[in-house]
Amino acid sequence: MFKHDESSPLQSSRHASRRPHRLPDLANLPLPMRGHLSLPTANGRVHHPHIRRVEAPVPAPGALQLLVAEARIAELESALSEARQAAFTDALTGALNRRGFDEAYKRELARSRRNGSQLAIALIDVDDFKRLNDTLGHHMGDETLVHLVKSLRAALRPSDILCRFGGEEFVLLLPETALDEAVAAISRFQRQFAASAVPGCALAVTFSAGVVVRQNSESLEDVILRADAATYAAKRAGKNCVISG
Ligand SMILES: Nc1nc2c(ncn2[C@@H]2O[C@H](COP(=O)(O)OP(=O)(O)OP(=O)(O)O)[C@@H](O)[C@H]2O)c(=O)[nH]1
Repeated sequence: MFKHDESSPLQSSRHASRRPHRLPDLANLPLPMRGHLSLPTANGRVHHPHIRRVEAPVPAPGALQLLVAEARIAELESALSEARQAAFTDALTGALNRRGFDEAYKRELARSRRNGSQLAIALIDVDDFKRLNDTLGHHMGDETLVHLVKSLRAALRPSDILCRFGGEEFVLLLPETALDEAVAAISRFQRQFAASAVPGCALAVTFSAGVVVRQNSESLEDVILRADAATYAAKRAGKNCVISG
């Protein structure tokens, strides 16, 4: 650490340039300066003769180790949280992936049991997605999925949970929601979505949905099978509709 010393017996190089050079008398220098003196160079200039070294306060060794350890822990916690986020999230859309869904389902099932509340599940499947990909390209297909997720998020309650089950198929968990309420919510969104264009997409995009409410002691597999059967019925009924199971 260096600081300016006004009381230095040495002249600054600015002053030195106006006066004849004179080597400082080392014996008259304060002790801390003696080891750090710059002697004149070949062109006669003295570099930084007015600077002297002072010691910065050094933290106790234990305190320093604690600071380093705390910084490292914060770094690891942040990396862990990012890794968790990546492990539970679909990279394309930002919706939960299957693993994220399983976690969320366990949590919501426990809450539903605790509160005696209904847990509705909706399966959403984009219509004629293969044709969209084939006509407009895979990139437009990806953009459509991203837009669907964004629109669903904007339309749903913050407590609703959205998961990409695979391909163009999504599952929604609607906590504390009865069947008729869930059907009404998904139908409302369906009308909005079908009426609005996907940005940059020349084709109209619709989806079919199957909605169920979990029955007492029904396994996740069975709930999904019922929702899947309802979605299949919606496809058979001409697509762009919601069927409850
Ligand atoms: N762009 C894009 N396409 C995907 C992705 N995942 C799956 N697909 C495509 O989605 C298409 C799904 O096709 P199908 O299962 O026949 O379904 P569909 O064409 O929507 O037909 P219906 O369900 O009967 O309306 C396939 O062509 C898959 O390749 C993805 O992440 N991005």
